Amino acid sequence: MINISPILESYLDHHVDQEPEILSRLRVETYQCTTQPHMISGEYQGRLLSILAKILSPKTIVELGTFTGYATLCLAEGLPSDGKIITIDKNDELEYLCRKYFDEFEFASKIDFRINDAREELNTIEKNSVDLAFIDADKESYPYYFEKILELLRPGGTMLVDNVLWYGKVMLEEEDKKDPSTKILKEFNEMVTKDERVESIILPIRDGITLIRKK
Ligand SMILES: C[S@@+](CC[C@H](N)C(=O)[O-])C[C@H]1O[C@@H](n2cnc3c(N)ncnc32)[C@H](O)[C@@H]1O
Repeated sequence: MINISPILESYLDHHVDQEPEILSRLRVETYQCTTQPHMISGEYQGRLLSILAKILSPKTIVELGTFTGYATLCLAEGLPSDGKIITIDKNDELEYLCRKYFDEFEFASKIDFRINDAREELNTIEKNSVDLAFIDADKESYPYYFEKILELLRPGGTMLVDNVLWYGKVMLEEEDKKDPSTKILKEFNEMVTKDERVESIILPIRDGITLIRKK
């Protein structure tokens, strides 16, 4: 997470809608039952995903990197009655936890949870059929995911990419020599900014989210 002033952070946290009760419970259980709970989306980011999904009202959402399903449920809040979210994670160890909360969610039937490597699973999704995508899996594959999701998005579709500021390391000169993820994310950010097939902007929220629109 990038450093913002604690006063600003506290102010922002006090001026955002509260997460639904199911999500508070999922957050607590994620911290109790997983070894890397920090991977869960924060409450503030979750409310951003929810409001964007509600504004866009996407019929088809794709999420790469389910983890415990927190962001899945936030995005699903914005699905119309005939909408669906396909969420993909290669790790089956947390499937029980995801399913427990997905089954409790009022629109459980709209969640298509797939356990597979995202690189492989993306090949099963129809081109130009996706309205909104959230990329939040392995950073090394971001350039691949970007290209693949661009094919799957309909023109005018939206892509959100998480962790693009990578704790602020992408802005530092020497960091890319120490850490492969920093190098990839630095190159990824340059690549997206220059890509004429999309319009994009980095939102400095938490660890940085790029908001991308396919032209
Ligand atoms: C940062 S967590 C996702 C957090 C989640 N989106 C949220 O907001 O709470 C990243 C997840 O990506 C998954 N992942 C990593 N590499 C993957 C791959 N190649 N295919 C599918 N999932 C992958 C990991 O198992 C992990 O659960």
